[in-house]
Amino acid sequence: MSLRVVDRQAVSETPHKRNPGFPLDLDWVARVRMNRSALERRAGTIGARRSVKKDHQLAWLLRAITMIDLTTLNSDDTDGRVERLCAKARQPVRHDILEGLGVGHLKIVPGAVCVYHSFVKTAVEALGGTGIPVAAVSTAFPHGLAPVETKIAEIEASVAAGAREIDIVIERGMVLRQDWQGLYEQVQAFRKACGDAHIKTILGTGELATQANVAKASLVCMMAGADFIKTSTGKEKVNADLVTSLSMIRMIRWFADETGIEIGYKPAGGISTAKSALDYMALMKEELGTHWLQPHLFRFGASSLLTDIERQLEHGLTGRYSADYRHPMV
Ligand SMILES: O=C[C@H](O)COP(=O)(O)O
Repeated sequence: MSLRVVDRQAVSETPHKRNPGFPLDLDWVARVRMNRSALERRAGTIGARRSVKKDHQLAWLLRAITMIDLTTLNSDDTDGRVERLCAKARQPVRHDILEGLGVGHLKIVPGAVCVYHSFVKTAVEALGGTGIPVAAVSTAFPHGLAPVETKIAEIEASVAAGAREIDIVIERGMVLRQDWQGLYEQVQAFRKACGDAHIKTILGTGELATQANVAKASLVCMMAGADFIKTSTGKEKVNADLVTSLSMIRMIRWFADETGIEIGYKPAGGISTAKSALDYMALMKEELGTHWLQPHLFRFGASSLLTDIERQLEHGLTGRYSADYRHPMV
């Protein structure tokens, strides 16, 4: 079987120009329009048509693993749970499955391990020598409601502890008030505090009321220097979905057309099946091209997706489904 999957070595050699940030352009923000029913119609076609041919699905699923931010964000997280998650990140798929698929020689690891600030040090130590980055959710995750100085101090502490990626949350109220200046200044300050660590801006899309708000907030975050725009914390009532994804990735496309800068996309929250992962990847492929399906431009924020992908890979190999407990996460 020929499997074109992205390994970390290949990815680290991919040249990528980081978003330098741009002045806030309120005229551009005002020009943004989104037609919800058109978005729904378009999103409804994903998955109905078979964008990924059956015999390519296993390759796509292996690629999906390289783009997962393997996540634990629970209030009862412990060092032990984070260490177990990191052990899973080191070997995300059982070796016998990889061998059986003929890809035992490939280094397949997730895009990052994503934890609360308190567990950054534990994760950095547990992932030592793997090259897998630790992502921290900072800035008063998941609500984002704390004094800006407190949020900046949290980012700085996460970076000092070794996080190479910071997932910040925006204040949804700023979007609902259309306070684009305030949002821009805050994200710009967060980006500065991140330094060399990459910044993903979580919009909390399920709380932004309209697709136009989602699109405008996406644009303002990109102008302020976001490396990624991310849908959700996983804690909102409505998390990632294909309609909202379409709004966001069309803004990524528009931003790339205008500035030449490629911004990453991270749907997060509630993505737990291999089938849904393939739908998101098909959407990316159709809207932005396969070039965007690399870990520096696309991530899934997901706590349980890997379990289902591993089961599907085993099914592809043996024709049988195994129980979840044979693919333990944490
Ligand atoms: O950012 C990641 C999300 O918190 C994960 O959400 P999930 O547990 O629904 O996969």
